[in-house]
Amino acid sequence: MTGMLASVDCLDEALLIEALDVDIIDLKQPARGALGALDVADVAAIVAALRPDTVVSATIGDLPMRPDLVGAAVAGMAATGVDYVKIGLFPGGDWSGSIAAAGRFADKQSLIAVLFADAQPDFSVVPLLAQAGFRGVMLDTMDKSGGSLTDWQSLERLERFLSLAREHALLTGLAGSLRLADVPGLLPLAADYLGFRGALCRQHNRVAALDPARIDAIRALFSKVEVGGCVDCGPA
Ligand SMILES: O=C[C@H](O)COP(=O)(O)O
Repeated sequence: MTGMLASVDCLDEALLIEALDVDIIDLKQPARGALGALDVADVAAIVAALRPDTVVSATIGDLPMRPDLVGAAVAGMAATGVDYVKIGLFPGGDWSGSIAAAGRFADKQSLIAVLFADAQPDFSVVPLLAQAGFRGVMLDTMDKSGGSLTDWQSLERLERFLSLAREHALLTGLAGSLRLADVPGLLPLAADYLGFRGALCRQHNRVAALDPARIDAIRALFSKVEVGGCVDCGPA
């Protein structure tokens, strides 16, 4: 079963998503970038206000690949009580040092690496993530005005990514300006989760407020596709 991840930027949004029974609440500040971080104190306060069984992730921000910055940011986010810390692997810089710096927290904190589909990432990093103790890997997009995940990666290449990650026992996620129309095509790939922000917001604007009707529409689509195939998925 593929789960649904919804990115939120404050406690009110987190409580709304929790009430709608979405599988993973992802704490981030979209106004600060693709993986813009919320302040650590705000993340800790949101985690404390949610039900103990609510699954929560948080991003460390759009950081350059510098081991000192990545290590410090993971340390801060790991102390908040989130279930997963998401670390963007942005182009350039010291990937292996940054992966190792994050990996030092892998015993105590589940780490998810984020590769950027619009940067055409080299999937050969996937085994290195597993060796460093990461719990999962996902694809997202850096440039939120440049099209969705499926504009950047073919279904065949997404399948290759997912199967490589599974070979290494990593959780898998797909995101990147996903639209309602992307969901029926992506669910059969059976990633562990699909992630959304823009598609859940008014006017598909990821820095605008959440729109409960859009959240419901996407959530309903998951159920339709999961139960025996997508025979009535609405407009694609
Ligand atoms: O982790 C998922 C992201 O927040 C997706 O954001 P987006 O749908 O605006 O690209």
